[in-house]
Amino acid sequence: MAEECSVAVGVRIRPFNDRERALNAQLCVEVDGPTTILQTPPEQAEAGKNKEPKKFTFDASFWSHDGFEVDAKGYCCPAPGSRYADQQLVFDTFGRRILDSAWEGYHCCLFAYGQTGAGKSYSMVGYGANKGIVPISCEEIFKRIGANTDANLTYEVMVSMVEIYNEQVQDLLVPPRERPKKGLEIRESQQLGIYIAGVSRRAVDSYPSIEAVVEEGTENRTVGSTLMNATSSRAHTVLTIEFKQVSQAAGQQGQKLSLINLVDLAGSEKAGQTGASGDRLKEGCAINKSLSALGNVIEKLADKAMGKAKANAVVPYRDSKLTRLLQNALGGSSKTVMICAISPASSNYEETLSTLRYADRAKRIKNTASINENPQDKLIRQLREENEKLRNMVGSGSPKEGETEDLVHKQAEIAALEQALMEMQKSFAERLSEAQKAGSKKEKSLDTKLPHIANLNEDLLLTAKLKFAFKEGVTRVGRGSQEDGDANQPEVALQVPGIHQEHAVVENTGGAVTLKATDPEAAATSFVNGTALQPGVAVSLSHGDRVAFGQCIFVFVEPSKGKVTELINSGQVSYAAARKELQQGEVTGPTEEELKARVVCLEPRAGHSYLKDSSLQLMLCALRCHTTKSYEVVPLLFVCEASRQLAEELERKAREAEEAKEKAKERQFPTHVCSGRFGIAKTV
Ligand SMILES: Nc1ncnc2c1ncn2[C@@H]1O[C@H](COP(=O)(O)OP(=O)(O)OP(=O)(O)O)[C@@H](O)[C@H]1O
Repeated sequence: MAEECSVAVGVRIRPFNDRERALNAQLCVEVDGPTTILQTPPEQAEAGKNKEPKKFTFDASFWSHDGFEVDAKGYCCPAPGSRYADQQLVFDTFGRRILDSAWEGYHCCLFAYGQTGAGKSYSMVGYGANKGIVPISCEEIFKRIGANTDANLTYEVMVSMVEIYNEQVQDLLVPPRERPKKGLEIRESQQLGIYIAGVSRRAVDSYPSIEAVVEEGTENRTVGSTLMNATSSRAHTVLTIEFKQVSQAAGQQGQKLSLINLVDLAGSEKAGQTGASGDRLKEGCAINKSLSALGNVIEKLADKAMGKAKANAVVPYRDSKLTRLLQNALGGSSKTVMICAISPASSNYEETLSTLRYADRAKRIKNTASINENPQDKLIRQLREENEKLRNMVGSGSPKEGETEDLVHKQAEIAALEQALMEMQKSFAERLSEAQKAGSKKEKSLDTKLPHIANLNEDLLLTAKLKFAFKEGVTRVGRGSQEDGDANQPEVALQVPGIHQEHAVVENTGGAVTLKATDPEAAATSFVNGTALQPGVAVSLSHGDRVAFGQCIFVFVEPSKGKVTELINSGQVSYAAARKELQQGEVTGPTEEELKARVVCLEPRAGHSYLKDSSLQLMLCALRCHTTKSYEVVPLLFVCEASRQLAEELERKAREAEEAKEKAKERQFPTHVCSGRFGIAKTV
């Protein structure tokens, strides 16, 4: 039975963040019932644009900007009489709907879209006591299963977790070193639809077991391997919960299968605006490629739904891994929800408008959802038949010229189908025991009873995800090689700039731990509590000490004195404080006046020649925050407008700067390039 249904869309507005508050950000969003209203900021109106507010109506518009209280557990709930939408309300509106559909046997997909820092992860995963849709849904699944009283009905739940990073699909339930180099292939079979060949599927039988799998996947995210400076926004993360209901009741034997896809997309801002270069730019382009492909798919599907495109027009799903994977969710047979996270600040007006337009298009998409009541036996039989057909195609004589590639492709398809068949024939009990073995193997590999360091990250979700233990004797810290199985790999291998091959050594003597840099250059980039190491001098480490190697910041943990979570949750240690401490320890940054004097070069872009004062403030603020030796590029997002007066002032300052240059020669500042949408300013 097929049912036509639209993609459900919700918008959520977060509170101002610290930076926006510091810059006296202007609120430019309002909600009225399910409608989101975007006010045109004065500078946009000045530029002659239509200043009428823009209104978009969705299934829900969540006001999470203000009006909340924080309870004793740290949970943000609505203050009496306020319209604040808390995590529970968002789950009740959309998460519950997804689970109800899964119970009926529909495939479902819920994804979060929005610019970096707009609140996608907050809605999907949540932070601390403010659990998001993913953990609440997992908990609810096992609550519902636990409430079942029908002895003939059993449930099987399996989880897989992948990320799409630089257009490669990576299995997050496999440690980075054990993954195939080019990631996993997305395949399509008549019977299985779109699937990821060879992806790990873990059987789970309780909330703690699913939580452990998600935790393991989160630890294995790309940020884990490229370390601390990458943030969660670099990759798209897809958690798939395979939910099967098996009925043994007489006359009703059969099963319903639902795939629940929960997708946290990468930040949607454009790479060009962030001033990124090198690997970051490559990531940015890959994110852009998949997100713009997603935009094209949404546009085409919306056009089809509105009769603007022909019903048989090709939808460009194959343009990126992300759209291929979401093929069923968009325009397919799945029940789909999209949550768009937006910033409330007028400085993000353009991005917010683009997100709202995206969302407006997505709500027009029509899917044809159908219940998946395919008995396993039938599916296995059909898969065998599909495989047989493929074999016959491959087997008929030697390939003709030009057919070799096709043959290789078909053989890969056969192998993938055979693997899928083998997987399908395993019993759930077998899978559970395999999953338990995988879990215990992991526990053994991480000995946190030993003194260790755990990473600190701007993103709390990624904090303490990377730990290195110090056994009795010497542990080497150094630049890890990219090659697998390198026997000379240091125990603490950090693949980030500024780390030497042999950077430092940590010595554990009966529980007393010291750190020593191997040469003067390494000493200058190794810090304990913000102070650089002295060449050849060993420093004792104590519980809670911050240890930094280049850009990687860790906290030292003595298990006999407490856990890393206690240090973080109590506020004793934080990324922000550690970063600040480091900046003070490094070459002191220039003052605002000095910085202003150093903004000397403006490259006007067509129609938008000059920076506006607020943009300059923002830029100076960003420069100051980032003026450390370790930053090469200042990531900056701002929209600036014409201001002749300011440009004249800048030119004057440039002249003054030239004069001051000679005087300032004794102090060397790093060169930064800040790129905004309309102007580029350099410091010298
Ligand atoms: N509804 C909300 N209520 C309170 N705080 C929020 C809300 N939404 C987001 N935040 C806060 O805003 C910050 C950024 O949110 P979040 O990490 O979810 O952004 P994101 O869109 O996932 O970013 P990224 O693309 O980098 O992963 C976090 O500190 C988060 O706690």
